[in-house]
Amino acid sequence: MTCIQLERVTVDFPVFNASSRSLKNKILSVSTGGVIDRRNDGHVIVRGLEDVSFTLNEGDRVGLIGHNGAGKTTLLRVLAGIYSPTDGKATIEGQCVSLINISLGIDPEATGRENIRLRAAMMGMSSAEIRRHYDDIAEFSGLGSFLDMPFRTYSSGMQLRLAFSTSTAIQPEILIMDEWLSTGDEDFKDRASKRLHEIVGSTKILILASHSKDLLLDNCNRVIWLEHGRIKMDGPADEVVESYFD
Ligand SMILES: Nc1ncnc2c1ncn2[C@@H]1O[C@H](COP(=O)(O)OP(=O)(O)OP(=O)(O)O)[C@@H](O)[C@H]1O
Repeated sequence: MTCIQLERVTVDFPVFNASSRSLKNKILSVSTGGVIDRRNDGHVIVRGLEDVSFTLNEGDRVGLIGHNGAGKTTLLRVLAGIYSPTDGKATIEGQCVSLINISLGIDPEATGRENIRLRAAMMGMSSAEIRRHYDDIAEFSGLGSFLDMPFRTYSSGMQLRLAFSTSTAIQPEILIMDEWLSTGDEDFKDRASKRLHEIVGSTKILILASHSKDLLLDNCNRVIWLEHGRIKMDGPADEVVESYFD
């Protein structure tokens, strides 16, 4: 069964070169960012997430909203297995694809073709799966002869094409994404958004971080609102979105 469970998850980032004199204002007067604090050993930390608990089951299409620095990316990274919690426990059951890390598995010196294989392998595809999907990935990227050039010679839109085509070649049980798809030219954006709709429709659990009301209401049935790394509200998409944008 596909399922995600977070139990009292906290993520701290130690900051070794921070000036502790600027730390007088521990009181949160602005809505931006996580809580800045000092640990017992004197180190400054930024608390990206604090005491976050929830369970996601099949059928949940969850949006994450919150101001800049509220903890959305940190939470996506915990769900994608990139960060482990400093405290608490995250259990992720199911095959998970994350579209948040465009550089995952990429070697800038290697060619596009080699990078398709590298990234696919990093995503957990077997050699047989990579062989099966390879032609589709190469074609969808539209990169033609550039596939034989080193990745470092690609423009940012071309890099995105390669990463996106590879990441979306398989239909994952859990899909984790944010809005990095906004780059790319019109032709690619259209094809990418069509493919995304297919994947979003068939994935068992979707987690999408976004500042866009429409994107959240179109794709999500549940929304979690983060503030200063904590859950402020978790409920039906329309209710949470309405409170947040109020
Ligand atoms: N590598 C890091 N080192 C130190 N602090 C970090 C690091 N990554 C994130 N943070 C802090 O953690 C908090 C949460 O950041 P996060 O990137 O999760 O926010 P966000 O909700 O995704 O913001 P945005 O909407 O601006 O993308 C912020 O206060 C940020 O300063």
